[in-house]
Amino acid sequence: MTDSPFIALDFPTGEEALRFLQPFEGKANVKVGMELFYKEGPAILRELKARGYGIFLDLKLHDIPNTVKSAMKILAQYEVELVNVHAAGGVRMMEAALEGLEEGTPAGKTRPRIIAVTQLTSTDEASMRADQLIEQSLEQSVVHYAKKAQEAGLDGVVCSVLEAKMIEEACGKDFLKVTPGIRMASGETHDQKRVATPQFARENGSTHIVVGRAITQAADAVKAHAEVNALWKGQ
Ligand SMILES: O=c1ccn([C@@H]2O[C@H](COP(=O)(O)O)[C@@H](O)[C@H]2O)c(=O)[nH]1
Repeated sequence: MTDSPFIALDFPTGEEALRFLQPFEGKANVKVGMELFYKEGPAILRELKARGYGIFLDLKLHDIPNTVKSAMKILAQYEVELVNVHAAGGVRMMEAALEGLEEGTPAGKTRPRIIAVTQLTSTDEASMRADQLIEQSLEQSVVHYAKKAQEAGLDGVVCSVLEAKMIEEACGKDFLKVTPGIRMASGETHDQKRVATPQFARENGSTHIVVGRAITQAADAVKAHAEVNALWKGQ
């Protein structure tokens, strides 16, 4: 897995996603989320892999440990680079996810890395308090979930850029901090609440960034991707 941005392929069909990707010629990382996976199933993963894309399969599993373990065993067979769960499922659920992934990874293949969503980047402190009845600050909640993910043996977390440095201090540099909610300085924020630019992500502890609409809805997606990548890499 290179550290180039994951392009969020939030498209309703595989045909549209593959058409969008044509000019990238396999030279990008992509994120397949619920919309595309529920429509196309594992076939889209095979197609993307065959074309050379690095894949983050973003299905955010959250269920009882036994169910998550069984599901992860199956996801492991798709040989993607990265998968995820919700940290709110608890330490035992995250341990079970890792067990399933380890058991399901084909012999001789590398286990996909597994990360946990802390607080969605569409959540702010007010909505967290109202919806989840959490009294701590949003940062405390995110760092708490990151520590729990580490305790369960996971490779990292999904968080916003705004918490990445705190997680680095709590969990170390090698612990992944995968950060969606990336916007160019003048970009529209849409439904995201905790946003930051690619250069702010580089300077503040993100290990990987996820970029959707700032690239997929740009008039020239290849140019937008190159701009994001240059800011992210400090070029
Ligand atoms: O906390 C989270 C977890 C996942 N996402 C996903 O990332 C992309 C972001 O898309 P944008 O268009 O760049 O806003 C999207 O697929 C989400 O499902 C997230 O945004 N926040």
